[in-house]
Amino acid sequence: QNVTTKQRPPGPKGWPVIGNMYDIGTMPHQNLYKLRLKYGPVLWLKLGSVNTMVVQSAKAAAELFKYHDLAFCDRKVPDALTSWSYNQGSVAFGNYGTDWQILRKLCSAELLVKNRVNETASLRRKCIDNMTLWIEEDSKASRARGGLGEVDISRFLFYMAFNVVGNLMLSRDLLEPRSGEGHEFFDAMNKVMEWGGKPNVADFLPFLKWLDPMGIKKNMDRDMGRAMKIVAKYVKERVQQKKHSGTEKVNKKDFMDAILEYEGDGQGRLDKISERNATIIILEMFFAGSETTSSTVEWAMVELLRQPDSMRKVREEIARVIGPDKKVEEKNIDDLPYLVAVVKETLRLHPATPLLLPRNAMEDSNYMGYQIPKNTQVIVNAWAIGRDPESWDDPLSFKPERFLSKKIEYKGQNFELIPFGSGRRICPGFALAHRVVHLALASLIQSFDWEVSNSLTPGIMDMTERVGVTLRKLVPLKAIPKKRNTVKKE
Ligand code: HEM
Repeated sequence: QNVTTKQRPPGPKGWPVIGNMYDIGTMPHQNLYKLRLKYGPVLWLKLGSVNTMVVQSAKAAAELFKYHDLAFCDRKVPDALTSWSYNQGSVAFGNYGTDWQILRKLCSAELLVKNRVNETASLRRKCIDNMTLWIEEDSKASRARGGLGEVDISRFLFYMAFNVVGNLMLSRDLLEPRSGEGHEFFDAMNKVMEWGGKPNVADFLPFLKWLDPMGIKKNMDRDMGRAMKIVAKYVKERVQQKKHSGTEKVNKKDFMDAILEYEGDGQGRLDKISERNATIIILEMFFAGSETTSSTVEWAMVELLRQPDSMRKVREEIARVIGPDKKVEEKNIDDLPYLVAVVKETLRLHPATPLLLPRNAMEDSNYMGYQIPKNTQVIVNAWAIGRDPESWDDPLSFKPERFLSKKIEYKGQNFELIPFGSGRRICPGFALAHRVVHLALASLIQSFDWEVSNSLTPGIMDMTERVGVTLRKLVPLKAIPKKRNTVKKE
């Protein structure tokens, strides 16, 4: 190729072999954000031998998603996710093409179509009510042991989010704090997430892949195998049930039914979803939908505990709009503009996947005057875009008020706020996540007055981040719930 380096975006000079690996370090979203100051909003890096372009402003993201979405809508697949050929059959890591389009459409219909999502509101309500009950019991147990009644909120949020997915996919509550049911699955899932989130040398230096130098693939093979085996059993059971129910059509109950009943698109393309593919898609919804949702609610709670004034405003709004003896419901979300603003502000500062999911250039293209070759990895730093002073006043402060006067949504049209991504690969779960995050947060606030123990002071709470599959709080949030007795009936 006769492309000069001038035609590439600017970026720091790398080292031989490892390229710019040191520049991205262990907190890539933060380090890339710092490089923006020196190199501007579009950055070029060599991560080992992988050409990488990083997009870090709303304007550059708009250019990418509006005019180059198709060229960049393939995924770069981490080596770990090729375990058991997971990527072939995955919506999140599937290569762009006909099969992917069909799977994606099916998922979107189940997760985004308003009627389908409305039908399942009571399932989510149940999972959230269980969560508040468990929190209350856990706090009581702590006090009985002479403690302060402090609870690990993040743990119960994760159980809740996991059960929401479990109910939608399989019509099952998979986790209860005390019972063993579901824990094998939960454990395997967590391990898969751990291996999936670990930076892997094999991804940067593909010639080392066969060596699996960090042992990540080996561990992934074991734990992905465990997780798949469990879900495959659920799928098999359902297939058997369907056989026995003969030709009479059972009412479509959940996501698994929708997938197994798929009969082609009438155009002779993929005409059936295999049991294997069904297993992968269902598993993926747990990966994609549980920790993202629970860590968003956790960050929102942390921010509100740091800013008692904002917490008071949410509480007052709920009391005013919903009243003292009714529970917040999903249909009330639009009537609670301050709560909605708190969630937007949380997703601006703490997007669950700060670098979205890596894309891959399917062809050579010209982007903003730069020559971007085929197979370039494309990273969009949503975390940096949410902190960009060109888009936001006082970007580092948590100020939900900023959204009260401005109509900015996170549906992929306002490029300064893209925690769910944008374009053809936008998160298909965002309508579901939107509901669960608001409802869970409102319920935590409605059910309890929250205090932090003496060792923590509002305003100076620890905000250190931990990078994994999602961006979590390093130290899980603990707080003391004080039961409020105002909520009596539905
Ligand atoms: C607060 C919660 C969530 C956040 C912040 C989030 C964020 C994201 C982001 C940033 C992407 C990549 C988008 C892109 O490349 O442009 C994504 C993809 C995806 N998400 Fe979510 N997500 C959340 C919840 C969910 C839920 C609840 C589900 C389903 C149950 C889900 C399913 C998926 C799937 C299947 C993909 C892959 C889409 C594709 O590659 O075509 N997500 N999500």
